[in-house]
Amino acid sequence: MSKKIAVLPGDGIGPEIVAEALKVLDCLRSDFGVDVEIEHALIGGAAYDATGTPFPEETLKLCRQADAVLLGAVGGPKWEPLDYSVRPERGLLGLRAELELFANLRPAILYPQLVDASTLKADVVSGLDIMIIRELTGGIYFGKPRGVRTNDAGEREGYNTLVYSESEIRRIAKVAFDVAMKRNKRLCSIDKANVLECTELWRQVVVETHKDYPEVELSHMYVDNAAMQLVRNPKQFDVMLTDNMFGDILSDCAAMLTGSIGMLPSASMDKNGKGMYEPIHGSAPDIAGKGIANPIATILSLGMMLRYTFNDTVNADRIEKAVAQALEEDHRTADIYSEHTIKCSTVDMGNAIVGAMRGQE
Ligand SMILES: NC(=O)c1ccc[n+]([C@@H]2O[C@H](COP(=O)([O-])OP(=O)(O)OC[C@H]3O[C@@H](n4cnc5c(N)ncnc54)[C@H](O)[C@@H]3O)[C@@H](O)[C@H]2O)c1
Ligand SMILES: CC(C)[C@H](C(=O)O)[C@@H](O)C(=O)O
Ligand SMILES: [Mg+2]
Repeated sequence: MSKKIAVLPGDGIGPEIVAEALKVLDCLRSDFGVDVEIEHALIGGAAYDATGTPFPEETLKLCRQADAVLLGAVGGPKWEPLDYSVRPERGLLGLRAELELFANLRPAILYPQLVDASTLKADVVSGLDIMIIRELTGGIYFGKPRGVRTNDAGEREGYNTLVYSESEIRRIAKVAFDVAMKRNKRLCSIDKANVLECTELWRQVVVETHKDYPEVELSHMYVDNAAMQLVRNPKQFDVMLTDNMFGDILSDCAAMLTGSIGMLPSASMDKNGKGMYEPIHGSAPDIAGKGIANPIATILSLGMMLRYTFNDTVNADRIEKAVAQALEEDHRTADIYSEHTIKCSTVDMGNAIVGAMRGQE
């Protein structure tokens, strides 16, 4: 039976980059026998404009019925004056929460062809291959109480709550240890246990979980140091485990080591391996509509969908090889362009990747 993918292009560059990923999917269907059906739905600002909510019931229903979700990006200045509860980002956060996508995998891999595009020197960054595991449905993003209130002095104060239960920490720690076991058996847990009780508990629960994974070498690092170490000597890391907020920040930072934020895909999984797949970047309002966004993160997110939800390693490998070949042939969107390469549009990059796939056995 064919698999069903819910496609949510979203806002800004979302529709442009998703269109290129769908071209790749079409090629997999026509040339390599991948049996999937797709159905589109609205999310974010596009959904708000059409329906008055960034997270329509219909979208949630479709995503629940689908085997996997492919998302572009949400948000943009057009919707920023809106009340927080109806901001486009609520659509994305709502989906993550409703589908219980607690495990977010963000691989930061430097393609050898992009060593020059990295912000770091070749010897520090060549061969970089880090997996950031970010907790995605808890922490300060979702903790209650939250809001803006008037304090005793009569002024407004904003407040959010950083809270993690033991079970929430344990389940993401297990994911991280399992991933470490399949890689190089090295895990660094990132926290701020020197200041925050919540992340002190995080560290304790990670240490307890480690007892079931004695082969994994576990280390801990404070998040401020981790940010610094990422740009000083990133290859010291293999698997990094962290909470929702720290993972958001560290993954944008790691993206630049791979040449551009336009290179980093992600998988957000529930406990059964059902997932939503999206680039880690946003709707890039500054370049939206110009046809210059890098679609690679979205195309690689489709690859992660094949690998993790559909267990189709052959076609996941096919996508990754095609991306490498398009880069080898010097195709570059503006964000990764350097001298002696060919500057291309979003559509050109999609075409180059599809062309590389067709050229494969
Ligand atoms: N997952 C998501 O949907 C997601 C993620 C991050 C931010 N956002 C939202 O996107 C909006 C814009 O946020 P922002 O500007 O802080 O972050 P952003 O990631 O959208 O953009 C940051 C910078 O990176 C560049 N960039 C991003 N993706 C690119 C790509 N594929 N190719 C080339 N350049 C790219 C942009 O042009 C911009 O200069 C906000 O509303 C934010 O909330 C959404
Ligand atoms: C848009 C926003 C809610 C989102 C996050 O903070 O999780 C984004 O920055 C991301 O990294 O996916
Ligand atoms: Mg982010």
